[in-house]
Amino acid sequence: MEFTSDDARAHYDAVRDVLDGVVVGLDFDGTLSPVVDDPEAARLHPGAPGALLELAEAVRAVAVITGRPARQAIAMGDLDALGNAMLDRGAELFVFGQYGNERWSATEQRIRSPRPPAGLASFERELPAVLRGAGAADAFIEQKGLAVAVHTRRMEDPADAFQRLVEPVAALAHRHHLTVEPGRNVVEVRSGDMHKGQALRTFVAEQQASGVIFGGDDLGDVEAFEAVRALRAEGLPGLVVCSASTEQPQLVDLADVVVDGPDGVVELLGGLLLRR
Ligand SMILES: O=P(O)(O)OC[C@H]1O[C@H](O[C@H]2O[C@H](CO)[C@@H](O)[C@H](O)[C@H]2O)[C@H](O)[C@@H](O)[C@@H]1O
Repeated sequence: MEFTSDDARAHYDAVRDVLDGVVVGLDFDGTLSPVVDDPEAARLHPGAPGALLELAEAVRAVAVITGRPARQAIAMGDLDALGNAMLDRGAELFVFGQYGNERWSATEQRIRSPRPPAGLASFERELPAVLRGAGAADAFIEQKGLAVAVHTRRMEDPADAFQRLVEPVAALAHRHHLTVEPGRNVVEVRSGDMHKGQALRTFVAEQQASGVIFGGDDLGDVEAFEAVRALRAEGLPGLVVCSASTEQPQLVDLADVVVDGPDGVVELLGGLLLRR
């Protein structure tokens, strides 16, 4: 774990001082789940369930805030079992899927989800032709119900393929009034009505939190990083954790604490509980 400044150490101490009132928001892929080639093969880091269970008992509430559909994140992370284990200990788990558009809690056990954005169905119909035109016909298209992700990780040169397709895909998305979210070898297209920062702010408010921690690894997490900083400026203790990778180095500058991917995240979560 590396602090990015002297202030960062103070922010870490400040959230630990009010830990029982803190809400913890964590991204899934690249933060709680090691990045793998096949998006459908992603699973929680083996140390994550235990670390989250221990942490949940000590804080106000824990949420997984992910770009994935909530249903998928729950299945991949076995989060319903984890949520039940938390409930047994008097703690609560939330999952905010599709960048906060979907909501699930261990208590409610059901997903609340809006309708797909207008324009998404037309975008999906026109996408294959646009990918062919960009020389990226074999990009993997992940249909997420409320969004579409175009993946290049399993292509011959993922970075080059990403560069070839990002602009044409963005142009198509904008024609259908949709937002583009570039990420680690992926371009996501979705509604612009919600982002992780807004989801985190709502979570903080409804839990009446006295502090906030957020950890993420990719550009879709930047709004949540900014939300923690804004809340801190309003007087709420807050900590931004970057789950670092060589694929997305620019997030490091926005964080207070930098850790080495999901291994480092699990270690940090355990460390929060150690006696000062
Ligand atoms: O907000 P997140 O939980 O980080 O989800 C963001 C997107 O992550 C997934 O893609 C990423 O992880 C895959 C599995 O490790 C990897 O193969 C891919 O290259 C990454 O971009 C997921 O497939 C998307 O639906 C999520 O929105």
